[in-house]
Amino acid sequence: MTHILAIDQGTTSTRAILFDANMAIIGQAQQEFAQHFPKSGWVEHDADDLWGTTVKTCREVLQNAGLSASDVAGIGITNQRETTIVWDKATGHPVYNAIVWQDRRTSDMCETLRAQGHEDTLCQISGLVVDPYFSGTKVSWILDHVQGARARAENGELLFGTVDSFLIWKLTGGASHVTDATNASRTMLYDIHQGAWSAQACAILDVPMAMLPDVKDCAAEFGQTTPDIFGAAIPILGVAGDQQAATIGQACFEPGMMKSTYGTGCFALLNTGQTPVTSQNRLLTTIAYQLDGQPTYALEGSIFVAGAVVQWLRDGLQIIDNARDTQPLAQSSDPSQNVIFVPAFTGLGAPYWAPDCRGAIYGLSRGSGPAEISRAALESVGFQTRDLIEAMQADIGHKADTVLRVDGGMSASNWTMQFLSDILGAPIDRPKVLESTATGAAWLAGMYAGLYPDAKTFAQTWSRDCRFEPVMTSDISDERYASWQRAVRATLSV
Ligand SMILES: Nc1ncnc2c1ncn2[C@@H]1O[C@H](COP(=O)(O)OP(=O)(O)O)[C@@H](O)[C@H]1O
Ligand SMILES: O=P(O)(O)OC[C@H](O)CO
Repeated sequence: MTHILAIDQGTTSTRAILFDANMAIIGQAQQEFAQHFPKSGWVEHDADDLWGTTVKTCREVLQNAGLSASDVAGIGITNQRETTIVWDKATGHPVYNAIVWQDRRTSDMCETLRAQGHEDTLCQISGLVVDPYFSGTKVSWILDHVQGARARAENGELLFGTVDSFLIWKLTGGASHVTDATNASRTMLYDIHQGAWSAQACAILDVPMAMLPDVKDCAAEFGQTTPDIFGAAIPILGVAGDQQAATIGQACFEPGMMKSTYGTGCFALLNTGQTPVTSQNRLLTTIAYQLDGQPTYALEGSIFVAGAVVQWLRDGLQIIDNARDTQPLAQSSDPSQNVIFVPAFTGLGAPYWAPDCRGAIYGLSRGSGPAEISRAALESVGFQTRDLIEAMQADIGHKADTVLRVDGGMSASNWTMQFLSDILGAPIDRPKVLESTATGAAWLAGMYAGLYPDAKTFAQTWSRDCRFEPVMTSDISDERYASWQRAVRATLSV
């Protein structure tokens, strides 16, 4: 048993990644699934698609590597966070589609919670701001809109889980209803200080506690897969939400270390050690990881649209065929045009938390075309990251003393990473292994299985592919950033 299987159940695809005893990736399989947008601002997944693609990719990666379940010492699961599933305890059938983290349908409910004065209490308990992003209001919405669901949930007939929890339930044939502390910390129902579900938050959000999974450390025994799925039982030994798994995979184990992942959205996490830091600048306090019962906390800035803006250029505007095309277009753009793109397709996340605002492009002239719009789209990712880093620095009272580590699909774009460094006025490190999320999940499982080293030794294996250093003068970068801030203010006022 010399391998670890990581499952990365993301927003747009499910991947299974196989690691050998040296933590090298020896195979991967990936499958996309349908996105459902039933109404403006609503985003759903068919939970059975998440399960089906998980089984298919795991089987495929094992088969292609010529391995069987008995070669696998453990499974590590990492997942899109906050996405909410409610299912029938007796049958395992979801009672409604998975409501995805990007979904804004509970915006009015959040407004009511704020008007009722619950914001401070919920923030003190959960470390989160009141926003439709998190699971709590989504669970409540399902219970209110699926006939009979609330009564059945109160009777203990329905279960709630984030995607990790649902997959573990299915993988273990209904034997384990569990999650880990990082996923729990994204629900708005979990007390991140006490390390337990909060009766007060559940009462405010009207979520019956009987539905909630048991919460475990990130490296623990989450259950065994039933033998029929992969041919033999495999223990599930590691679980973390995908941004936390990337923090682990980037070996940000020391306070002050920071990573930013550029996938569909962008999520920057700053390790703040064993003391939670309450943000004064509308960032989130969250659990970065929990090992041996000890939580390590992080400040998090969450941006809803990063790579998704590139997808929109491809699928919506149709001005590119491939995400990679954005770089040559940006390079060929007219540098004298100050086109600013605020990609608030699903509102704005940190530090604005404006679920109902929508996107805008400013500064267009007759000479503006695909090149200028592509450049503005890539630059929006840099500007949004600067919003987060400025808020983090204000919260901790000084500049972070380590170099920002980047990963995720969009970090492959050298142009974007150079602009990021320019606009932050700080160096950026991109690691050799860009699969930080899967690596984090694999390390948790492999470390628990005794196959992989402890955190300190693992951290020494992190290695840099490239460092981006700022070349733009601070005058220009501050001027560009000021344009961005004006554009955001204008967008928020529409
Ligand atoms: N070379 C590139 N330039 C710009 N954006 C890119 C590039 N490659 C990938 N992307 C963007 O990165 C995202 C995919 O990253 P990934 O980490 O796989 O996302 P997720 O886990 O959210 O599905 C897509 O939104 C895509 O548009
Ligand atoms: O699936 P990703 O990589 O887009 O990540 C989504 C985040 O977990 C949402 O909080």
